[in-house]
Amino acid sequence: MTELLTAAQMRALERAEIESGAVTGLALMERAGQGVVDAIFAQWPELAAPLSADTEEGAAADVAQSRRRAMVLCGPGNNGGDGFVIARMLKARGWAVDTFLYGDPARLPPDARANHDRWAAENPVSLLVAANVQRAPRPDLIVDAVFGIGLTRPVPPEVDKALAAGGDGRAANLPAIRRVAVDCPSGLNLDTGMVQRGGGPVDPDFGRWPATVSMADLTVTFHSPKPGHYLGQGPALCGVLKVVDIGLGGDALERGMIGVPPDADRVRLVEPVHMGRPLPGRIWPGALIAKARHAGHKYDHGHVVVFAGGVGRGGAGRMAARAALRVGAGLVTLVCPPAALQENACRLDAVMLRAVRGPEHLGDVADDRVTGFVIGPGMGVSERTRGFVRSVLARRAGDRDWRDPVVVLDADGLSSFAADPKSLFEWTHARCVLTPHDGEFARLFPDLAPSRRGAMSKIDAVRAAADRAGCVILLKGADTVIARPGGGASLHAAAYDRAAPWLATAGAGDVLAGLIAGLSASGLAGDLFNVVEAAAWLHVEAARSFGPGLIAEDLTEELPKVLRGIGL
Ligand SMILES: NC(=O)C1=CN([C@@H]2O[C@H](COP(=O)(O)OP(=O)(O)OC[C@H]3O[C@@H](n4cnc5c(N)ncnc54)[C@H](OP(=O)(O)O)[C@@H]3O)[C@@H](O)[C@H]2O)[C@@H](O)CC1
Ligand SMILES: [K+]
Repeated sequence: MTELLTAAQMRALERAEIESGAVTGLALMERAGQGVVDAIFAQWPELAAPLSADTEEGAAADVAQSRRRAMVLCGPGNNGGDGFVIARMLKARGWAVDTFLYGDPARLPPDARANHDRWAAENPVSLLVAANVQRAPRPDLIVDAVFGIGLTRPVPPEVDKALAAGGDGRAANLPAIRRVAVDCPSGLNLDTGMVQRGGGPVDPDFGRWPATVSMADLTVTFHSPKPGHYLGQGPALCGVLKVVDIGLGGDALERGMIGVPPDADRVRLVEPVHMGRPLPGRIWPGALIAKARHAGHKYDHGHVVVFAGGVGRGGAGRMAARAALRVGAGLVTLVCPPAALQENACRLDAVMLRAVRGPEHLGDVADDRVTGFVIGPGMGVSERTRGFVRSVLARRAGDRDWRDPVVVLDADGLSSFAADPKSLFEWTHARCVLTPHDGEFARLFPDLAPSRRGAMSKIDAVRAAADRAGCVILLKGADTVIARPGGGASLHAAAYDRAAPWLATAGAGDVLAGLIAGLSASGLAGDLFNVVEAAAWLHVEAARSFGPGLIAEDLTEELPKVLRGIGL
């Protein structure tokens, strides 16, 4: 796990470190600038060589001399200060550097001011406006150091225009312009992953952003990644993400330890990383896959009951059931209305099958040894579904609440309570996992939906929802957020080198519900929150392993390969 720090947490850490006397702000800024410069040359080693007219790139650039050229766009805070450090370091490497500043140099914060003054003593600094940027020679590299974690409001239109004026290097027949963003592409909110327009937050559902927030090819951030690098529009805007160590102490590594519960006020990225180092998959998530670690009777690994819909609507339940069985449940039973029995019997072998007329008959098919339920996929929005959900949630183990069966509530099991979400939350308990997509989440928590939550991040929205429902909530997406009551939260991102766009396919969510139930229903399962994190990771891993062309059924069939691949 890797800890993600909000802007306020990053600032507090920097302040504490400076106040302790361990480091000065100027030294941190120097390290940040150096980190960006090192990352640039690691990403584009060709930039370390001078331009030569012999190369295609050099000839096209029509260079009068062999110097590489950078355009450094600086803002009114310390992000701009980093920009002036980068400008100085590139110049020291023989580059021609044009610098632009938004704002009044006299009002820069002290460390940024010091680096500005040092640079400006020998070099011109132009005002950051589109006309000036367009007039400057075409660069090899644009450094976006206008706004970082200090962005507090939408980017002013004149800055938007200036940011776009340098070009994005994608024009045909011209040498590439690489674009590096310091901390983030300016305009991206690092707490929320959203780009704000004057009129308020852009709805991430529509995936649009002002054309003038220029996408970076490389984003270099400091000490720790921030939620906005992984949420919403962040991954689409950041390009490649690099995190550089600037020697800030803190306890980020400990907080990101595998096996510890998430801190209430922190967010962690779900990945096989421990204390900053990659972990073998057999340790994480392997340790959370009970069947891989413990021999035992099939009942030791739990009995999962999955509800299926009526005639012609059983596919979702069947996929969830098969996923639960594959990932390790000892037994899985699909229950369906009597009319759908024949259809399901034709499609199932290892998964057992029982018909049940109504909630009052549930006891006939599910005894006390049932340790997990998946309820909702394909069931339809109805009073019947509500009745089943209530009867499943009412099955409690008395004082021994750690033995309450795990209940994974998904799809219609959630939507059936849209008219009165409170009537669901009266029943949900700590062993429940709600797995909504954005639409289902908005039905249960309308005030926390993207259109209504304003500047609140998706992470804080899911935390608030988990508090309200008193259970674990996993809000699906390429940026999946998992939270539990009390504030513990993590983010699972199918982004950057873990992008799996083909996972957006019908039925993938049903498989995830089955994986969660299959992993958590074992009597030997780990902490429920940790198991949900592992299920989210395995789900994406199966999609990545299968690759393009994936349909939901493939996820389950790919799972054995994934499990073998992580050394189980
Ligand atoms: N923390 C650390 O450990 C380290 C941090 N480092 C670097 O510092 C960066 C953070 O610096 P920062 O706090 O000065 O914030 P930054 O992003 O430069 O912007 C603040 C300025 O922008 C202004 N402003 C904001 N929004 C605006 C808008 N829409 N339109 C117009 N103006 C707007 C805002 O004005 P105000 O809101 O105060 O009116 C203020 O003047 C961080 O990203 C990293 O690069 C590194 O050096 C290493 C260690
Ligand atoms: K920036």
